[in-house]
Amino acid sequence: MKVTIIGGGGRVGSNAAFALQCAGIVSEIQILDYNTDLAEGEALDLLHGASVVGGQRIYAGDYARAADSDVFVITAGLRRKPDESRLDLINRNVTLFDGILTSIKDAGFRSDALIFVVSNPVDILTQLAATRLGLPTSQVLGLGTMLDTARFRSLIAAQIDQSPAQVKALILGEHGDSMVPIWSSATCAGLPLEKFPGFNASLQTQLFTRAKTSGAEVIRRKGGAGWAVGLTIAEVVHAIALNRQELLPVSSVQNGCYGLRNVSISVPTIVGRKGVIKHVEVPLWPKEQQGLQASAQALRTTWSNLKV
Ligand SMILES: NC(=O)C1=CN([C@@H]2O[C@H](COP(=O)(O)OP(=O)(O)OC[C@H]3O[C@@H](n4cnc5c(N)ncnc54)[C@H](O)[C@@H]3O)[C@@H](O)[C@H]2O)C=CC1
Ligand SMILES: CC(=O)C(=O)O
Repeated sequence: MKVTIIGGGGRVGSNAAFALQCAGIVSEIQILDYNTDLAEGEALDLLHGASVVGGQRIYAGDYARAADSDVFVITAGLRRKPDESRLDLINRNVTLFDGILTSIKDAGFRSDALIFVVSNPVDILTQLAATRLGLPTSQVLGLGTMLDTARFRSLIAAQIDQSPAQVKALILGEHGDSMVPIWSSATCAGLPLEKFPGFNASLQTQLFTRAKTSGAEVIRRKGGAGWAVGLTIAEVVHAIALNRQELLPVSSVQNGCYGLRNVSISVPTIVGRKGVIKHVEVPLWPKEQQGLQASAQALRTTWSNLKV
C-alpha cells in the first residue's frame, strides 16, 4: 500500500507519517509538500528511523510520482486561529485545496485510488474533492469526527478512571461547532456509560464541552493538533490497507443514511479497501437525531454559499 501525504511537511502530515511508520502496515510513504525543503527534511528524518521501526520506503516526492498511490492523504492547508471557527477557514483554504485537486488530476491517479481529506473545514473539502475529481463518493472520505471521537473517549476514560481503550462513544456530525455527542450507545467495557455512578447530565455536558473545545485549547497551548490527529489518520489508513471493514465516524457524501443526502458529514461508516463500504444507521435518541440534522443543515448552508 502506497500512501502519499500532501502537506506532509506540516505538523499534521508529518505526525501522520510517523504514526504510519511506527505501525509498519503500509509499505511506502511519500511526503509531498509545497515547501519542498521541509518535505525533504521530514522524509529524511523519518527515513533515518526506518531501520528501527516500520522498514518502509519513505521519501519526498511530487505529483508525478504520486500517480500510482493507493491513498492520497491531504493535510495541506492553513491552520485555524484560536478564535476562528473551522468554517471561517473555508475562504482561505478552498483556493489552495482546489489547486491540489487540479495537480492530482493533471498528474493522473489510479481509478481505485482513495482520497482522504484532513484539511479544514474537512467536511466541506471532502465534498469539494468528491465533486471535483469525479470519483465515486465511496472513494472520497474525510477524517470527519475521528479526532473529536478520540478526544471524547479519552476524556471520558480519564473522568471515570478507566482505560481509554475500554470506552466506546461516538461524536457524529460536523467536525466543527455543530458536532453531536452520541450518549445513547456510549459504553465502557460493554456497560452503558449512563449507568455508571455519577454519570449524570451535567457531567455529560461538561465532558462533551471539553472534547468540543479541545481543538482550540491545543491550538492555544501548542499551535495545533499533531500526535492524536496523526494516530486517527493512521487508524483510517490501516482500516483501508487491511480491509478491516471497521466502523468509523469518517465523513463522506451521504446517500440516504438518517435521511441525509448530498452533504459530506460523519455518520457510522464501514471503511475498507474500497473506502466507504457502507453507512450504518443505528437508532439514535431524538435529540441526537435532531442534532445530526441541524449539523447537516449548517454544512449545507456553507456548501451552498461556496463559489465552486
Ligand atoms: N480534520 C481534523 O481533525 C484536523 C484538521 N487539521 C487541519 O489540517 C491542516 C494542516 O494543519 P497543520 O499540519 O497543523 O498545518 P501546517 O502549517 O503545520 O502544515 C501545512 C502544510 O501544508 C503545506 N502546504 C500549503 N499549501 C500547500 C499546497 N498547495 N500543496 C502542498 N502543500 C501545501 C505547507 O507547506 C505546510 O507544510 C489545517 O487545515 C488544519 O486545520 C488539523 C488538525 C485536525
Ligand atoms: C484543528 C482542528 O480541527 C482540531 O484540532 O480539531
